[in-house]
Amino acid sequence: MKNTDQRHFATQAIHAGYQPRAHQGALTPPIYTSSTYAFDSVRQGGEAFQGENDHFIYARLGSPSQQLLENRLAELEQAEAALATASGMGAITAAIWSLVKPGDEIIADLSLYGCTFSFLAHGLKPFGIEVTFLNLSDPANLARHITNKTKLVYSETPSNPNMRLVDIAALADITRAYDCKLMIDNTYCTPYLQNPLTLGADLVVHSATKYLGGHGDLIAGFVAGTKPDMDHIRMFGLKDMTGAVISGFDVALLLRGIKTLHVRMDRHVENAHQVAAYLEQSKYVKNTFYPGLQTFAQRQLADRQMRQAGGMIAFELNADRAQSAAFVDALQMILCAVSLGDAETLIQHPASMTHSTYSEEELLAHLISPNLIRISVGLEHIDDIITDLDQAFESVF
Ligand SMILES: CSC/C=C(/NCc1c(COP(=O)(O)O)cnc(C)c1O)C(=O)O
Repeated sequence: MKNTDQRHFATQAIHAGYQPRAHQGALTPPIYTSSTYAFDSVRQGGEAFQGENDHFIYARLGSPSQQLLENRLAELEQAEAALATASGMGAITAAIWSLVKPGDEIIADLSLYGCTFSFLAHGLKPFGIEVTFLNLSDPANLARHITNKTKLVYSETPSNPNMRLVDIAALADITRAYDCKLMIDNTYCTPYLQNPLTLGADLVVHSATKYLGGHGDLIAGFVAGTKPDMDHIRMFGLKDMTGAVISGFDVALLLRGIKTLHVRMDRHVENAHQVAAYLEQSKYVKNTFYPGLQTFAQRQLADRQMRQAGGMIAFELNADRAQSAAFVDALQMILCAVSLGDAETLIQHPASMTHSTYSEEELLAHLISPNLIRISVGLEHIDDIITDLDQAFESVF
């Protein structure tokens, strides 16, 4: 038997960090909902607040089940440590508040999830933090612009919603020459398909709401990286700046979701390959953006950086905005809803929904087509997914 740090991803996702015999044989970890923890003495309490013992203090600082979840997430992202949060935005904001101060600059990729864009473009501005958006798909753009003021470089890859990639290793080669950290949002891939830290990133963040939970029944996030960075983000970015504490119930749901992540991702990918091929050959579709297609502009980088092509597709119809909306509305099984990574196939129009925080001009400047449609390919039988797409095309065009 391999020792624990050499076991395969699938096994670690199920077993890492938990021994039933240490919990009266309970197969699944106990759920901790306690808000606070009693001490034997003032001395023990004082030592806990100074970090001189490993006694739990208060749920905003962690719990035994949250610690198990964080250790398992760190294992899966091959990180020293991880911090679980109440949402993906909770992880992103707690981390960024901890890493920059007035006078610093952040360089971010052009295409980001709508609320991440809003936090960077508008939320940080009153605090004297300069944010520059560049097309980081070309690392030369970063090399030309980065200075000693740049303390954080941020990107998603693939990006939500338009599927653009950045070369993590190439960006890391540039940031490591400066006092600057590289932070990658790995939500679309999950640790099963891509590990940014092993490619040189300093921090990785996730909306665990998505594939990690996998069943549309929780909101959560996490950030992973070095232990010093995670301790700082926990004790400043989370404890004081955001309070984005994950609940004991969501910890339990997330531990359960992670157990099947590898199985679900394989099926998401299998279905997405077939949906992308179907869309690409359709006379109703103008462009299909999927890392698994031969026509994908960054296919070589995708093959190098991602273990599989993922479950997300973006596409544009040979139609105007009204007809594109009519197509989405004509779907009968596939649901028009935001979020992604669920068992259900979900479809939405970013310009009017998840990326409505961008103005019309900003959408174009950030390479997000106003007519783009995003689909999160689910776990239904592929024939039923294709049949639904087919009937919607026939009924609208
Ligand atoms: C109201 S739109 C629904 C949410 C969507 N995305 C979320 C998201 C977050 C933020 O994660 P939470 O805070 O857990 O939602 C961070 N990073 C990425 C790449 C994300 O996609 C969405 O449908 O694209």
